[in-house]
Amino acid sequence: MVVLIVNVNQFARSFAEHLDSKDPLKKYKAEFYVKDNVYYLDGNSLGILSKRSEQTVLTILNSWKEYGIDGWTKGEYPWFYFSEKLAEKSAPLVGAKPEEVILTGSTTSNLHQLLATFYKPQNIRTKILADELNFPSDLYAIKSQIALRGLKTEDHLVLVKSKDGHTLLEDEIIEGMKEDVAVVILPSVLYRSGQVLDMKKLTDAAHERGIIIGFDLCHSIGAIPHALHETGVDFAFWCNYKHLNGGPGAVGGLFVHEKHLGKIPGLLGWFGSEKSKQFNLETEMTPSTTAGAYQLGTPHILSLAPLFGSLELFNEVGIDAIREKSLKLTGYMMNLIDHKLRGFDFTFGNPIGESSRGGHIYLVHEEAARICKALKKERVIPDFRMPNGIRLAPVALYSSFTDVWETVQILYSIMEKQTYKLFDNQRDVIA
Ligand SMILES: Cc1ncc(COP(=O)(O)O)c(C=O)c1O
Ligand SMILES: Nc1c(O)cccc1C(=O)C[C@H](N)C(=O)O
Repeated sequence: MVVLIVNVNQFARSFAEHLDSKDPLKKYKAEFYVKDNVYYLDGNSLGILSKRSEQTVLTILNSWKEYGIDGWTKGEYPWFYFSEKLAEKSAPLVGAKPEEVILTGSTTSNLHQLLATFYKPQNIRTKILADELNFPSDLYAIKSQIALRGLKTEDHLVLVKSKDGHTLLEDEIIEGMKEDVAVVILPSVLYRSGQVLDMKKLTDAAHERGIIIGFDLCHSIGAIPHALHETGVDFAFWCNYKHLNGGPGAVGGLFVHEKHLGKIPGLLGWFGSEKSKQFNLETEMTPSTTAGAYQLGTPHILSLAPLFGSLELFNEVGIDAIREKSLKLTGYMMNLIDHKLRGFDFTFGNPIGESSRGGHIYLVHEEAARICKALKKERVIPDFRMPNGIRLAPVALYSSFTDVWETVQILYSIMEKQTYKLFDNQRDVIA
């Protein structure tokens, strides 16, 4: 018997190239406007433009040029049905029935709408349970919804604390689900550390205690699979400009579980009407019986347009294949960092295990702000998050294993030559 001993150096560039050669998704990189020798690792904040999205924007602009007001009902994508059509295309990504989803508003305005509907403080159940690590806009929205009920935010918003400043313990969240809690709002994936929370465990625990639960999917949609319907989550809301590449200010989305459909939303507007009745323009509204009821005014057509191209791409590839590659990319990146950057005082703020690791990694370093600036100078696009975090998101559809390898070499060179010291250790305007 001949034994072949293959000497594979998993830290060599050739190994990255080998991984790329076996990558079933590698052809999709050509669908995006990825610049040569730029390593774009910020798709968890703002995804990049795909050629399909560009095309659907042009087609929809053309329908305006061609049809004027008749574009509402004519052309390849009649505007009147945009939000519902895109909801159908989003449903597989969140594990929902099409009628449980609608594309509308923004993350923050959708949270307002959902709390206006589901937060009904009564008797002793008057509090909202959230966590101190959630994106601040959610906390601002929650506080204003509490204040709108004439209640004090100091007494009615309960924030679960983090022990390590990066992650949450599900059991501690569950401990916070007391009999005075009316609604729980949590992220599915934390925006800084990328920790994935166990939605099923949290939803079951909330429901056993008679509490409504909703999730912010901003950092999970397009990165990890969801099963919102089956899990029984009451509602969810998200943006479409991160992993889903819908463009800056893309219209957001929301989910309302089938068991709540037919309920009258807290905020009403004519686009929430039953579609066949909307243009009767009656003083008494007939709300849609789907999640479409949660819409308010005229949809932002041009900020929905890129999503036709983008969601087509996601549905073609399938979220399971995307998650599989994303985990390989982040796992590979952590391996390389662990090997190459030992001794440079980096720690991982993201969970290491696959089941609780989202679509990005989070490197913690005291000099994080200026390391990010030095990376950008060298054509690596990360983002900095206060106080000391570097988020790096190699994205399944447009990052390669070689991109990850190059990024780690560049990071090593910045640390070794201390070129980060040429910059201030302060954030720029945005990151
Ligand atoms: C988890 C999370 N929630 C909410 C927001 C705010 O969303 P928007 O500006 O789309 O309302 C963001 C990012 O901006 C986010 O990351
Ligand atoms: N929505 C953003 C924007 O309008 C400008 C800059 C960044 C954003 C973001 O989405 C930030 C993002 N929520 C984060 O996870 O930090």
